This record gives sequence, C-alpha cells and structure tokens, in this order.
Amino acid sequence: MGIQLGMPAVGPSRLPAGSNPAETSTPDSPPAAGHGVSPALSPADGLLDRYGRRATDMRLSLTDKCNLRCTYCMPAEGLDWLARDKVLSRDEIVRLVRIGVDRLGVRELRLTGGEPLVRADLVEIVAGIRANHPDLPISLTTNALGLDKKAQALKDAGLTRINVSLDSLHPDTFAQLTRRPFLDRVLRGVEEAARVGLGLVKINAVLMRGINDAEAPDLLEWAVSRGFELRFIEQMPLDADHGWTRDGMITAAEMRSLLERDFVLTPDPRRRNGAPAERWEVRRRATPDIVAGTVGIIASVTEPFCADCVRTRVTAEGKVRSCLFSHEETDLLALLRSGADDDAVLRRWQEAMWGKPKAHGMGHAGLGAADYVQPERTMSAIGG
Ligand SMILES: Nc1nc2c(ncn2[C@@H]2O[C@H](COP(=O)(O)OP(=O)(O)OP(=O)(O)O)[C@@H](O)[C@H]2O)c(=O)[nH]1
Ligand SMILES: C[S@@+](CC[C@H](N)C(=O)[O-])C[C@H]1O[C@@H](n2cnc3c(N)ncnc32)[C@H](O)[C@@H]1O
Ligand code: SF4
Ligand code: SF4
Repeated sequence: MGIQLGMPAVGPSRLPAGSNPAETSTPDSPPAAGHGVSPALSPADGLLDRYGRRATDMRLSLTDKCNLRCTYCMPAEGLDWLARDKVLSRDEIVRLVRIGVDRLGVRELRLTGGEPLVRADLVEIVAGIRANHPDLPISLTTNALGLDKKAQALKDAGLTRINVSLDSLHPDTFAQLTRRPFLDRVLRGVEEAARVGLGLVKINAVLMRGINDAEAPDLLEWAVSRGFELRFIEQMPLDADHGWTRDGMITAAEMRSLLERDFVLTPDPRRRNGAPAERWEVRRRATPDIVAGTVGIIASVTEPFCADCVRTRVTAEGKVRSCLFSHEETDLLALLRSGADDDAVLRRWQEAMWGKPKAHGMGHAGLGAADYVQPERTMSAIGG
C-alpha cells in the first residue's frame, strides 16, 4: 500500500471490525491528516478518502445546460451557461474515464448534467468510452427530452442503462414543476428507451409538498405496470432559488405512508452496496401475494447514506467534487490541457478525494442544519 508519511492505515479492509469512521456517531474531525494534507497514495489505493471510503462510482457531468427549469434545481431564467471551450471535450472525457477505470478502480460510470442529451456528441462520447471499456456499466441520468430520437443510437454505442427524471404524469403538474409543457415528449423518450432495451429503466421523482405528493401511488402504479423501477427522492437544498425548507420537504417516511394507500412495501433483501436508494418490494393491496415490482426511496436528508458513499464527481468543467455538497473543487481540465501525463492527473484526483468530507459537505450529516451552508453550484451545475 502506498500510504506513507506516518499515516495510520485507514482503508476499509484496515478499519477495526464493525466500525466505519464515516458513521455519524464518530467524531467530526478526520481520523488523520487535516484537510488538504494528503498522504502519498499509490495508484493501487484508488480514490480513497480520510474516512476509509473508496470511490468506485464515477459521476460525470457532460454539460451545465438544460432545456427544463425544474423548480428544485434551476432558476426560471436559466443560468449563465459555460462557453464551449470551458467544457470537457469528448477526447478529454474519454481520457479521464480511462484513467479512472484503468488506474483508479472506477467500476461504474454515470453520465449526467445539466441535461446530457443536449450534447450533440453524446453518442460519440458513449462510443469512445465503450471502445476502451467493454464491460463497464455506463448509465445516463436524463430528462428524456429528445430521447425518442437518440435511444437506439445510444444503445448501439454501448450505453447500458438509463434513469429518467419524471415527477408527474399530469401535463399541468409537469409544467408547473419543470416550467415547460413537455410531458408528452418525455413520455415518448421513456417508451423508446424501453423499446430499444435500455433497461432496467429507472424513473426519478422528486416529491414536492402540495404539488405532486398526492400523485405518488399513481406514479408507482404507472412504473410497476411497465416494468420500470421508480425512485422517490427527498428534495435537497441545492436549488438556485434557495427555496428549500425542512418542513416543506416530503420525507422518506411520508413517502412510504403515501404509498401505503395502494401498496404494501417490504424491504428488498438485495444488498444496497452504498447506493442512494433504499429498495422496497412492492405488492398491490388487491393482490398481496404477488410482487409487482420494486420502488426505491432516496432519503438524502432524513436517512443519509454518506457512511457508505462510493461516489466521485467530475463537473462539466473538469473539476472533481468529492461530495455533492463540497465547497471545494479540484481542477483536472487545466492539468489535462497543460500536457500533464496520466500519473499527474491521477495523483491530483486522488488528492481531491482524500479530502472528501465526512457527510453532506461537512464533518457530520445535517442538510439544512444551522451550520449547513448550501454550495454555490446548483444541482444542475454539479451533475446530479
Ligand atoms: N446526497 C446524495 N444524493 C445522491 C447522490 N447520488 C445521487 N443522489 C440522489 O439520487 C438521485 C438519483 O441519482 P441517479 O444518478 O439517477 O441514480 P442512482 O440512484 O445514483 O443510481 P442507480 O440506482 O444505479 O441508477 C439524485 O438525483 C440525487 O437526488 C449522492 O452522492 N449524495
Ligand atoms: C441534476 S439532474 C441531471 C440529469 C437530468 N437533467 C435529469 O433531470 O435527470 C439529476 C437528478 O437530480 C435530481 N435533482 C435535481 N435537483 C434536486 C434537488 N434539489 N433535490 C433532489 N434531487 C434533485 C433530479 O430530479 C434528477 O433526477
Ligand atoms: S433536474 Fe435535470 S431536467 Fe430538471 S432542471 Fe435540473 S438538470 Fe434540468
Ligand atoms: S452527501 Fe456527499 S458523502 Fe453523502 S452520499 Fe452524497 S456525495 Fe456521498
């Protein structure tokens, strides 16, 4: 192992049995070196952090642009979009993924944004990554606008799976939440993704009090009857309008009780493996002996999963964010463009991840707590 400079062994395999230093019951301060002071890590250490977590799930934002304006994410007027030359090019993306996978232990890739489908070279990006990594799971999180025209090409290029964000099946509610009247187009995109075999299709829905919360059981019925896996998401304080409140948010517990109107939920026995979604088997009340499908609940606020976090994020500008809620970023794009070799890039990436906060961008979990400071970037600019 490459940890030197008197650093204690902190990798997961070297932790005391039964303990995880990222659990909220442990002290807020890191177990070793202060923030920014990283030990000499070898490539074999991968994307290890001070709390012993190792990131294997790379989430790469392809653009900050989007054609929707979801109220919990973007302001109505949009944002100041990045100039094209400030954004990772296809070749830079392919190279970063290669370094992550071949050198740093990345085992799955999520392409996100902004809206990844607005990138004209999306199919070429997927094909370029797939050419290097025949077995890498590559998934896309998208609002599905225009997916009906691109789904087959994406499948052919090597995309494995898709997550579509869809908060309502009612045109008016959809338009209220996204500030755009495009429900039909999104539904066409979802259907085409399923048709070409970009499955298992997952659907992401953020529940907003008084807007789409009452629709939760209908959304679930729609999803399970089509073989989709729906995930309900607690709203996080990452919106441009700073409109989030703890009381306004629909909690995971509320979500479960909303669904109980029509369904019985029982814990899914499969392992969670650090995934944001806690999964439940779904049975309709009318046919309680038949498992109709699965639902996931993503309780980032009330039931945080930071202790098992395996995610590393790279923004469209090529900056590493070790946590969704980080206040620090590490520029890899400038390094790539300076002619640096792969070793230099991977070292910088490792240093960034070593400084990963314990939870929610802080030394403890607590979205919306008195000491929580919302990051400057919105969810769309981070890469959700
Ligand atoms: N707090 C927190 N929330 C996250 C994180 N990653 C994802 N989420 C939340 O989970 C939602 C769904 O993320 P997706 O990228 O669609 O999918 P996923 O759940 O990570 O992955 P799969 O189940 O493998 O498709 C996001 O919109 C976020 O709200 C994370 O690292 N931290
Ligand atoms: C930022 S979007 C990027 C990809 C694509 N535009 C989409 O909407 O799927 C990724 C995910 O973040 C979620 N999201 C955005 N803002 C959020 C917030 N404040 N709290 C929780 N989830 C949020 C969206 O619902 C979406 O599922
Ligand atoms: S959640 Fe996705 S679709 Fe909605 S505004 Fe944000 S980036 Fe766009
Ligand atoms: S908030 Fe940060 S540490 Fe927690 S799960 Fe998300 S990215 Fe990981």
